[in-house]
Amino acid sequence: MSLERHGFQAEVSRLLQIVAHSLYSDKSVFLRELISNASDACDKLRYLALTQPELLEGGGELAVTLSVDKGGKTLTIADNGIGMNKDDLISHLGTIARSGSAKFVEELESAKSAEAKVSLIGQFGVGFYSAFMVADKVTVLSRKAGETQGWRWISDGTGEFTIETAEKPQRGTEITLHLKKGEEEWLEAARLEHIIAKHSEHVALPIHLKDGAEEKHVNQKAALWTKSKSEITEEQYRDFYRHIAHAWDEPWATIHYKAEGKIDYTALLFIPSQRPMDLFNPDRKQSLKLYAKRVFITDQSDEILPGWLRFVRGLVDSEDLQLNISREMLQASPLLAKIRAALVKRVLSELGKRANDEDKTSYESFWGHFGAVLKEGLYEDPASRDEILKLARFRSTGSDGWVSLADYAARMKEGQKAIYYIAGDQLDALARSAQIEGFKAKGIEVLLLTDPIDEFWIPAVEKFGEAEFRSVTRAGADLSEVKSEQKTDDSKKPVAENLDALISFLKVTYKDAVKDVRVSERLTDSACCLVADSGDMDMHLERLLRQHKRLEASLPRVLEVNGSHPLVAAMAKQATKDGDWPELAETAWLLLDEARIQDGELPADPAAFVKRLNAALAKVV
Ligand SMILES: Nc1ncnc2c1ncn2[C@@H]1O[C@H](COP(=O)(O)OP(=O)(O)OP(=O)(O)O)[C@@H](O)[C@H]1O
Repeated sequence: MSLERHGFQAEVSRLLQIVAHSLYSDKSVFLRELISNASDACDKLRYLALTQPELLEGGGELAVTLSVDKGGKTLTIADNGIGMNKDDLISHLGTIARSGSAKFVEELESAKSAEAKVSLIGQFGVGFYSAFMVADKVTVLSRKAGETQGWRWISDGTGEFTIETAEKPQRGTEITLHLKKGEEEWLEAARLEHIIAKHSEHVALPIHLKDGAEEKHVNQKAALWTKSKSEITEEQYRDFYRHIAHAWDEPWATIHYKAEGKIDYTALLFIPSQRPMDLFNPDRKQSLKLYAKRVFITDQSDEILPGWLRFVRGLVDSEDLQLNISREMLQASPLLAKIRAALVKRVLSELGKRANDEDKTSYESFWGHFGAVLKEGLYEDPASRDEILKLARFRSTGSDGWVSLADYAARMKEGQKAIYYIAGDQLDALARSAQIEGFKAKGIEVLLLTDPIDEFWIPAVEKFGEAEFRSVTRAGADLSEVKSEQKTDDSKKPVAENLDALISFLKVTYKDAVKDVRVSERLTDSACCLVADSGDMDMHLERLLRQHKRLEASLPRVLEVNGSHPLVAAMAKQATKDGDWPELAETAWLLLDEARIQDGELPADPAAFVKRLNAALAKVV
């Protein structure tokens, strides 16, 4: 086949530009990335060969071989794993399949400092493309196991790559880096050996290093997780985490244990310290690796951990699993169900320990990254609910930091029976919202919930201890039952007279635009606010459902008016006069739109709103 030219996916081109002008001070990461890919390729082949032994034609121990050519200034990383055919090369080395990549590249381009860029790269990982940190040309020669045709992929990392057929007697992949000027250190065998020893020592596969006629075996090859904890240093754990998770950050937690007895398995789990970009992508799979007697089985099984622990990385190696277990068998495996339940318990117990650390900042940073995912468990997994509720942290009106439900319960006022919350998109807007004014004035703490999942777990959980969760946007929240703090009673403002007349007038004017009009108990500063009637859906949930087209029209709300507000008082006075008050009706509509705006919504009829507002302003200018 003659040479074919292909353009990189736009994101890849942009990413390569940044990678090529290396922003990463520790460039040796390219070696770890390419060795991890080579080792994954061997793992995949080993597993497939359990049922298709013919894929191993030509035999040979699965291994990674690094060779340096000082004259040609190249470093080659070769493996005899699964290999890639033409389509694989085009899709795997020409695009980024992960979603969120466009957003990632955009953020990367707009990041100001080198540190910010490095941190973003850390969250995303650039895998194979990190080769262009040290090379100005990369050649990939590959032959897929079970196929006879080899392929050569070449790129200088500036927008295009070429593909052509090539001779390759053995299956597997050879990646040759034509090193940039100034990157000659990657031709020094001693330097490479040192880096491999540091970062890839426990790759469970032999790594050979060839320098001219000399060939050396440079790693220990013992699967790290089979060693006992006391033999493993923190650095070795970290390097192994980076290798297995293709991660660039430090592990926030490392959980390593062997279970013996009814079921025998070893787990080595890591919780990252940074949030990956695609954590909320619905297609994101749980990515724990499953091994059976040290043989890689899959990293695509949702059976090993529930979705709400999808941020956990690492592996599980079971002595009792069949080596040739299929995906379907995994789904139905009672053994795996038991392992899964045990892993969930272990992770929750580790989180429980960390949550009780004296220094709260570390746990809070974990919660900030992964709390929204963990809360999905409140909804999905009733068995873990109590544990997760203890681990949950919230923003609240009671303090600037994070609070636990136990903190909240300890601060509840006399007569307060519920845990009050308000849900919305933005923390600042919630903290300032009219609906919570009365709660603030009475010193009642309100949880400020900004994760979309909050609307779903609350109805499922209902209570913490004896206290039920209650949205302040429902009119039922009864402030009069809670004993007031002294200061607010003293400063209580007088309530306007003739409110009844105004309320009747407003009801007649609004007709079906609202469900009811009531005098508010909760408002102290704002003139009015919209709330949901006690049995109705929470307002934020309704908005979410409308955004996702699960609900067509909005439900009518209750308008609460503040009897102590000067505008309401003036309107009440007007409402007692004889006549049909067309101006009062205009003000009434403005009042209702005001409540909608305060809630982050548009006026019902923006053009009419502007007209009314201008007419009112014209009178005072
Ligand atoms: N040596 C190899 N042998 C076979 N396939 C490979 C090899 N190197 C890369 N690939 C294929 O190319 C894909 C992309 O690799 P890349 O390193 O960019 O990302 P990744 O390994 O999927 O994820 P990460 O960014 O987390 O490293 C791999 O998923 C794999 O399918």
